[in-house]
Amino acid sequence: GRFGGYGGQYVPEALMPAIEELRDAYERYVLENEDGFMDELRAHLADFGGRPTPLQRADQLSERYDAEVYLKREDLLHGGAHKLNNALGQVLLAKYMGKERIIAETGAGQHGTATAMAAAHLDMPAEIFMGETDIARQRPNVFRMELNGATVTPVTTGRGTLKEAISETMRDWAENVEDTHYVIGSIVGPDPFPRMVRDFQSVIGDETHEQILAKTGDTPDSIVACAGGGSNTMGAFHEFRDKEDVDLIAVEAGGSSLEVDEEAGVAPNSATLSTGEEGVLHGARTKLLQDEDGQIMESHSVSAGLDYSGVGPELAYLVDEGRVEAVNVDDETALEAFHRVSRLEGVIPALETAHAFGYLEENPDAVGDITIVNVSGRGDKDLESVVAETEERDLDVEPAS
Ligand SMILES: C[C@@H](c1c[nH]c2ccccc12)[C@H](N)C(=O)O
Repeated sequence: GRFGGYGGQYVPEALMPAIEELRDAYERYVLENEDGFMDELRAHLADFGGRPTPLQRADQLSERYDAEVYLKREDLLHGGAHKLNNALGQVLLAKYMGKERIIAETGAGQHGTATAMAAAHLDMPAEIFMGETDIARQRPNVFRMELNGATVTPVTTGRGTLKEAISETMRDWAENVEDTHYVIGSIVGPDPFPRMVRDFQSVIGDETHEQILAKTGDTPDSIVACAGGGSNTMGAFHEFRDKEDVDLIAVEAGGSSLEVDEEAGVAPNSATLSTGEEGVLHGARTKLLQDEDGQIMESHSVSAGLDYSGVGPELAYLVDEGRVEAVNVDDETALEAFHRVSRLEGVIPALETAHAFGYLEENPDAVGDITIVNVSGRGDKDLESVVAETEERDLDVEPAS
């Protein structure tokens, strides 16, 4: 499970038995479809999740950019984001492994809510670890997790955000590996997590390939996806990775600036692929926002879902190989794109996804004739914060009615 020099299993010895058991189960059930595991997963994704999601032509954006712009509508998946593809896969795998308890981390709350929904659907008890800082600023998602029957456990170490939540969940897993499976929220962590989460999300790209061929008789010229941990990114890209004539563009959060404050150890962005350095975090060697002493820096983004100091090791590898182009747009570009797509297309994108649309607006010539944007989630969760941010800033948006 290495991606060039990235990836690996940098974990305490105590975690190795759990990791070996998971790798074995992943290879048997996911890669070899033992006991019809993948057939059952596809049935749940269809009947409970609502797959396949549409590939919709964006008529107004196509006119605006003089291209054929298509939207892969993961915002229409049950729960409002691509997250369920991975959560359903991992909870079902836990059942096949004979586990009785599900744990997961969350920061913005999207992965936590997807895991709580999947666990309720598959009748498994779930405990979600969430930083106390995030619990305070993501109340609606805390209610959703509890409504789906999950226990939300506050994490009070460090800054009380995603990074600490992941570490705390890994600690619980090491102590309860007999009956517990850890459903990780992105293509991060020790092998096999990055490969497994990528494979669960790759249904996005598989469907997209079939749909674009049916609609245009062609493969796309460019695929654009936002990148936080990178799960929706790799999910959209994986099917096309060996088709060299398809450009793969990962859009990170440029936050308020790419300049870091070494003293405070704060990066006012989450542009890890563009500005990070190699390091080990959460069990994998990858790229990280770190200061000159190698201390991991706090990240920032107007969108909570992209706010992470690390990134998936496979994405770091593909960027170093030149197969994926890493770009970024700042908070204001994303906020303006949020308004523009809502008004022009009648689709309110997640603020994370708005970064991908922001890139398109700033670089209409950088994308090919057939361009696909992975709409990783819907923006209902962001309405409050976008209204507040829009009032505070001098944004270039059409006045609301
Ligand atoms: C994107 C997702 C997430 C959940 N777990 C992650 C681990 C690494 C990177 C991102 C994530 C989101 N931040 C969340 O809190 O649900």
